[in-house]
Amino acid sequence: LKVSELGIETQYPQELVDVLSRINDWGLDTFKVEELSDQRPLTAITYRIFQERDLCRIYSIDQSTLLKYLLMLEDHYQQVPYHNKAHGADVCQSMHVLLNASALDGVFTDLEVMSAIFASAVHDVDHPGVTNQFLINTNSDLAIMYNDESVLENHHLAVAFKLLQSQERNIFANLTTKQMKTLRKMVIDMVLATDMSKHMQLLADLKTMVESKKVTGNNIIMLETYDDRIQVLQNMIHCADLSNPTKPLDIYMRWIDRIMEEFWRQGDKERDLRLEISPMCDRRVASVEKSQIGFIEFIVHPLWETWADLVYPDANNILETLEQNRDWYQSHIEPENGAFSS
Ligand SMILES: COc1ccc(/C=N/OC[C@H](O)CN2C[C@@H](C)O[C@@H](C)C2)cc1OC1CCCC1
Ligand SMILES: [Mg+2]
Ligand SMILES: [Zn+2]
Repeated sequence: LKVSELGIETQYPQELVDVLSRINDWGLDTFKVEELSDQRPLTAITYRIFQERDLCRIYSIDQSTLLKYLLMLEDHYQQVPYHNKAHGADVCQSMHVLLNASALDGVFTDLEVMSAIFASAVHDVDHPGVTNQFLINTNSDLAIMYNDESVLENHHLAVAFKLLQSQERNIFANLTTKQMKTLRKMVIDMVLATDMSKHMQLLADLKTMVESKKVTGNNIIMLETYDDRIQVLQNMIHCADLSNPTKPLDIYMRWIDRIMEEFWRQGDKERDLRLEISPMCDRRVASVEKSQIGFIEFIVHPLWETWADLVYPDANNILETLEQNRDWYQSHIEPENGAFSS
């Protein structure tokens, strides 16, 4: 990658080129990209991935149109502690790495790959930093608009596709009608699958797929139907979305700081509104480490263990890091606050 190919202006061009050289690695430091890109992590990372996968050539995407869309998309991520443009960038880059699993070599078409990268980049756009339940409980305009069903995820999709409607930002202008129809359906199916309320069903279906896994001679997964293909992509974006505990511990800890601040601000709003404070959202009775251990035990590890089975042995190192991080927190439980510590 050359400085001239960064796509964005920065005072640290060479350092940014160096950090982005890890675009295909699981440990890429999204926070470093955020700092070195002058607060443009989503544009810098997504633009780099489109280049890496030659998507502009394959789909005749004008580079300045892509940059205009990405900058506009990035500006529509809200300045909330966690669900901001850095999270969007991180999930996009994590998805890019997961797509490179050798068990999936040649499995997905270029269109499916571009759909997955695009879905990841847009998947939390305009997130207000509160949960679906909070939006429902407070009778928000969004909950009214989407009838309490996957309220945030429907909104992220609507915003993402509305931004495409101007001719100067329509990166898919040169797709055929049929390609656009397919891309739109897959992006909708993937972003809707990031609604945490779908987690148990997604995981159950993934386990069924793993039990009946069909592979070719050189251990490549065979996915014959749309339902099978989209199910793998839905679990992939869900894994990418819940990948913080699988990253190097120092990076994981910085994501924890951000999600807790976002949860606590929601708790502050609930307290002011005299609503019941949601689980883990009360900054006055926080047990950050215990919450993470529960999050890993009940949600993140079961998901990643199943994913690691599906793409065995490609995700073994990721699962290993997750288990090391879990063990680290197990052995560093902070003493109970107050006199009743056991
Ligand atoms: C790095 O840690 C995290 C990284 C991402 C997330 C993402 N959460 O999902 C987004 C929505 O909020 C959906 N709900 C999830 C549910 C488990 O709870 C609800 C209050 C909200 C949570 C993390 O830790 C959390 C869970 C345990 C300590 C705080
Ligand atoms: Mg989301
Ligand atoms: Zn997300």
